[in-house]
Amino acid sequence: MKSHYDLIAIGAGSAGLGVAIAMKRLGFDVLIVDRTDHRIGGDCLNDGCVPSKALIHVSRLVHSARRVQPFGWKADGKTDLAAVMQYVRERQDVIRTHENATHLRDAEGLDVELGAARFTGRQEIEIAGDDGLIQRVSAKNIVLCTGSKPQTLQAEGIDRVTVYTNENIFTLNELPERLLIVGAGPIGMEMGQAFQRLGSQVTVVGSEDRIMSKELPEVSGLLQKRLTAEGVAFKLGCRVNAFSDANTAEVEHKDGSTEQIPFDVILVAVGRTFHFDDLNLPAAGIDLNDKGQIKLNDYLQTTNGHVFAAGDAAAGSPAGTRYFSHAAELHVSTLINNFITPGKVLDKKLSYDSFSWVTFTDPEVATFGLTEQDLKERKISYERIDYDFGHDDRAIIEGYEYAKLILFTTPDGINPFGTKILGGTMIAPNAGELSQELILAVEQKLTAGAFFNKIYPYPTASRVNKSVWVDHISDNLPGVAKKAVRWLY
Ligand SMILES: Cc1cc2nc3c(=O)[nH]c(=O)nc-3n(C[C@H](O)[C@H](O)[C@H](O)COP(=O)(O)OP(=O)(O)OC[C@H]3O[C@@H](n4cnc5c(N)ncnc54)[C@H](O)[C@@H]3O)c2cc1C
Ligand SMILES: NC(=O)c1ccc[n+]([C@@H]2O[C@H](COP(=O)([O-])OP(=O)(O)OC[C@H]3O[C@@H](n4cnc5c(N)ncnc54)[C@H](O)[C@@H]3O)[C@@H](O)[C@H]2O)c1
Repeated sequence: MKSHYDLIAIGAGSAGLGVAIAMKRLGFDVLIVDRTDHRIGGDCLNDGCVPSKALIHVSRLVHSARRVQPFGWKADGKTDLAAVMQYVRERQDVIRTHENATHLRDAEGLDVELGAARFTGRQEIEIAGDDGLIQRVSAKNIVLCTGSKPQTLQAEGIDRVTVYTNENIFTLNELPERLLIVGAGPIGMEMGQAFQRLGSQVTVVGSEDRIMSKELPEVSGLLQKRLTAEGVAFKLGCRVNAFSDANTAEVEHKDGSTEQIPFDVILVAVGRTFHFDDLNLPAAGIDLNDKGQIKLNDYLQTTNGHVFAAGDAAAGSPAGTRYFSHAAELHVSTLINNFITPGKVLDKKLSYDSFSWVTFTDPEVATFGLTEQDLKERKISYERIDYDFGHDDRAIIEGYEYAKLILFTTPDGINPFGTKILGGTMIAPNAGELSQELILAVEQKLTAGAFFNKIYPYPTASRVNKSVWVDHISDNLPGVAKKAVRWLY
């Protein structure tokens, strides 16, 4: 390790790996630090996206197998959770072959130090290795990529309970008969459906009146209906008040009544938080905001001009909070643009205006661009288009006529072919893949005409991205335009 670098990334998750590898490839001297070799890859690889999506994959296989019964096939049996988790670990290990210290050193040319980093000055950190050795190192710029932690549940008697979070749920080896999930956000919904499909009886307790409250109410409602049909039980507008013993939660309903819910395993997924104490941020002049997040400006810069944040650690950005691996990717591209462009004039502010996310339930929920709330807050005129998949041939063939696409668009002018998408949501099987064209349209400001004029192979599922416009344009073609066309005919 050198004593000074162009850039140090603290944390080697999605954000740290992204910024360190890109800066190294651009020719800078870069050091990346994480606590252990196994932590490289961060939450995404170790306790987030990768294990959850591998588990979801297996649960989808089990679910599909059960659905063959009407066609003369029979699938029965019980989930061997140890084998499922073995599959999950094997998939993680494949990714680990390129997300480890040796690979980063040999293939990427990065300097990698393993140990806990803490600030000792405005541009200086010390790294405490496992061997007790403490090393000091400085850099022109430091990027904090230290991620987030699961928020804890405050309830009387919680110390009697073995609490699972995303950090240890993937170590389970026996399928819980009764799984209680606290929190009806994306973790609760993805994990809830997966465990229900694998054979657990899942009950979800959510403090809000609806699940996935960051989504449109009709999308939450439809997803809840689908999950209920699969057997997931919901207690919404409720709180877990106390635990009378290690396997019983007392849930309080809105009307003040209480209910005892027995469980074998409890998964807490009530949002994210931060523990910055170890980093000694005051030594570097890095302030927190009143929510305990790192205080940032529009350029992801902390109150110390040489220190920046990316990934979950950038939750305090004025642009808003987004906890996603691809949000880290957006932060990294914003930072790199600003590191390598001369002067402040070309600096890019972080913007989530074309951002998107996908919740990998079945059906998936894909949300992109500006939300209706953003449009209202910014006083942007818009129109809403609701498209039901009821008449889409592919949806009919595969039985997902319940699916929906909701678009927020620029208001129709005299030329409906010129309408642009500002944002939207799709709830459908594979919505994450189906919505990619729409997301590109938001980002590139493509018009309705681009979809209208495209010929989609029949019966691809993505034909809905055209059908929505065919219906909308035919319904809204101005009378004068119809008259003119008829006159020309
Ligand atoms: C169950 C679950 C499922 C998810 N699914 C998805 C998904 O499908 N798609 C998606 O986009 N996002 C998903 N996410 C979110 C995604 O995992 C996170 O947004 C992303 O991993 C954040 O990356 P990061 O680099 O900011 O932080 P992390 O990946 O948490 O990395 C931070 C790293 O910093 C290290 N570190 C912290 N402090 C120090 C220190 N003092 N010294 C040295 N090292 C330190 C840690 O060891 C860690 O490795 C999911 C999250 C969860 C919990
Ligand atoms: N597919 C994906 O991209 C994906 C999947 C999983 C997680 N994530 C990311 O991880 C982050 C964390 O997920 P999450 O589901 O923990 O958080 P979340 O904040 O999105 O949802 C937590 C839910 O728990 C509720 N809640 C809070 N306290 C509660 C309490 N005491 N009792 C009952 N309910 C309570 C909240 O009202 C909220 O609805 C998300 O913000 C998301 O960005 C992404």
